[in-house]
Amino acid sequence: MLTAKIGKVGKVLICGMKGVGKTTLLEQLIYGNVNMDTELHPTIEDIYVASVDTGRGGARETLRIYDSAGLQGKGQLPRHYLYFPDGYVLVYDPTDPSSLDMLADIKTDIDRNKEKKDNVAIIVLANMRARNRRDSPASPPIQVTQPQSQQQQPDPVESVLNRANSWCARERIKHYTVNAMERPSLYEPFISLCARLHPPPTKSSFPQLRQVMQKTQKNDS
Ligand SMILES: Nc1nc2c(ncn2[C@@H]2O[C@H](COP(=O)(O)OP(=O)(O)OP(=O)(O)O)[C@@H](O)[C@H]2O)c(=O)[nH]1
Repeated sequence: MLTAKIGKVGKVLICGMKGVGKTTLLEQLIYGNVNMDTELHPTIEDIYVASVDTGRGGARETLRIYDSAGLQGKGQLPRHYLYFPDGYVLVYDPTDPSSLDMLADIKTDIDRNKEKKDNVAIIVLANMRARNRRDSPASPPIQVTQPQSQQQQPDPVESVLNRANSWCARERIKHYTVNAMERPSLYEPFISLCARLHPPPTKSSFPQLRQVMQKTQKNDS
């Protein structure tokens, strides 16, 4: 008799403003085939399945990742996205502060519907978009020396990242800076999200209960 056990599949939705790089991140994470010249089209909806090694004794866990259409205007997710996911990956582009503001709206929406599904895991990714080589020549042809008052202006990307850090700390969600062009930068957020969605089975401290559980497992197999 075939007794293969199918483990729980973690369902994750990746969402955020239109064009922040959601599909690029997923294509890079799963296939590793994205470069500066890759052309991607706006998403309607796609599903990716990832088999993740969370480093717990070699067993692999499965994530089903739903890539959603980027949002515009008010950050309101289509209603069905509030019910099925076990986890959310919220993505923004630190060069566009409004893409971070939108995540706050999305998070509020998720929280409002939490009673329908408890224990939802959320992470936030800042996609540090490496600029296209065509956009940024190695050394600009004309060097402009800025007046001192301008030099002291805080870096706008840095201040968006700081704002994101404070918001994530308040909301108790993990904030990662990643770069869609650097695959290794994507591993940690997805591995830790996967580990949260697949917690190790808890060992009972009651020996009798443990024996009953072991017996049941034997009978199942
Ligand atoms: N240079 C550069 N381009 C990027 C990066 N990430 C995304 N892009 C480009 O930005 C555009 C939009 O990227 P997508 O991954 O399609 O963005 P998305 O958030 O999935 O877009 P929607 O599906 O429309 O919401 C594409 O042309 C990508 O090639 C990056 O890190 N660097």
